[in-house]
Amino acid sequence: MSPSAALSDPFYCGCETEPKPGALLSVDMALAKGLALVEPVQEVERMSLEQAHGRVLAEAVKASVPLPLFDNSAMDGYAIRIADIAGAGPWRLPIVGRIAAGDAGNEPLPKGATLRIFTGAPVPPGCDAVVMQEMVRLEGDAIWLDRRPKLDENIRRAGEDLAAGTEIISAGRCIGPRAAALLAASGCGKVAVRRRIRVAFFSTGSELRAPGVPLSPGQIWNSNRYHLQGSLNLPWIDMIDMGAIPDTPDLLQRALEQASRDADLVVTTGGVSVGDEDHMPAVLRAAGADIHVMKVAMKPGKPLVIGRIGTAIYLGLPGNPVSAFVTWYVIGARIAEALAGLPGAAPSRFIVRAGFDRLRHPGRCEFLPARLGKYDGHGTRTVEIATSHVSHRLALLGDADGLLLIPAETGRIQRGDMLEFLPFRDG
Ligand SMILES: Nc1nc2c(c(=O)[nH]1)N[C@H]1C(S)=C(S)[C@@H](COP(=O)(O)OP(=O)(O)OC[C@H]3O[C@@H](n4cnc5c(N)ncnc54)[C@H](O)[C@@H]3O)O[C@H]1N2
Ligand code: MOO
Repeated sequence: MSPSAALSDPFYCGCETEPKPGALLSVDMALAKGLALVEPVQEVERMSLEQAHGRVLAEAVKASVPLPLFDNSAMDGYAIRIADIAGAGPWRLPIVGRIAAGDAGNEPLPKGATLRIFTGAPVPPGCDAVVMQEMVRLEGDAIWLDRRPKLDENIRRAGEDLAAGTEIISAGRCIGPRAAALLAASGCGKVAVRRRIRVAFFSTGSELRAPGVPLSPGQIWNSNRYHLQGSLNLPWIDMIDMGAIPDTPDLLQRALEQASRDADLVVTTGGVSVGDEDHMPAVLRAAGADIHVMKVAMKPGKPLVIGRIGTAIYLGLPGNPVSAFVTWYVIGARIAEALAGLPGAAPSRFIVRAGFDRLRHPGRCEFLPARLGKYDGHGTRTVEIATSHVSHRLALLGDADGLLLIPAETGRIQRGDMLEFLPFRDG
């Protein structure tokens, strides 16, 4: 994927200055540099549609048949030929047959008669209207009709939804419920999908223990591992969960080298800042990594590393749990999507109005956990934030409706200002 494609839907977060040595990269530039490293997986697997839910389609699919497949009735009623009811009504038509869904429906309609027909049943040749049963009066084996139906009334004509040969789903689309229904309706029982991408991940930190394990003083329960398990739990991803590795350079290097051999994408959390116990930059150098991004003009999420180790892309997320979440959400997920062959689309966003006043230092754009408030009477909702010091505050993130984007150059936000909001779709 070219960087320009990645930038087709940028964040306009205001930090898009040219990078100077040592300066922070804008979010869009960091993303573009990450996407420039991506070569989407090429291997293709063929499987039944049943097994392919949520996978990435490798080839476009064309309809081999028209949809609907044949002319059929949209209602339970009576099939007629309009030319048979000449002059002024009411008209009496004897019922000469019955066609239900699943019948071949090729019996001809004698002149001046009608056929009982049900929703989905084929409309026999020569019939050009179906009259709803509520619109007729039944008398013995005949119906009385008061109104002349319109041509094609209640008939779903073959091909009116889709002509045979039309591309129904393009390559790179995720087979979600809508795509699956369309493929199935078109008779496509087998599909070609890209292989799953392999994502290896581990948390760094000697303080980390698994949730539920008793803690000694100074220790905490690992949350980033579980955030990533949840984020990577997708049909197009094979997860390689390597757990937590203590802040010991040898162990980190071994884990990194193993991960880069096994995976297309390696994700770590923590150890990417400047402290003596932040070993990842040195470990990456020792493992022969090419580093393309080191620091990004975003808050939270400044210490974000993107690079390559052998054939794998490396993504070093900051250790603070909200920083790890935001950097994955805004940048990491899009790199993973691009690797899988999905067209990387920015998280959806819409305009909200600030429900608060705030002065801030311009420089980094912010992605802040925020809650939506009331509608303002013009279809726009207000938004509230608790604070901008969010990087460790998982409870704020847990309670948020989405992330509020504050552009880098903004120094003052006044109640009522329009801002962009990235809504969460899940927990
Ligand atoms: N002198 C400076 N110090 C820091 C800077 C800086 O620019 N200069 N940047 C700060 C920012 S911003 C961030 S974000 C953090 C990022 O640090 P690291 O990526 O090196 O992360 P750690 O130091 O390993 O951990 C930070 C924090 O997060 C906790 N943590 C780590 N992993 C997990 C996990 N899996 N589950 C739950 N919590 C985790 C860890 O205990 C620390 O509290 O650096 C600032 N410092
Ligand atoms: O990524 Mo740090 O995110 O600003 O706390």
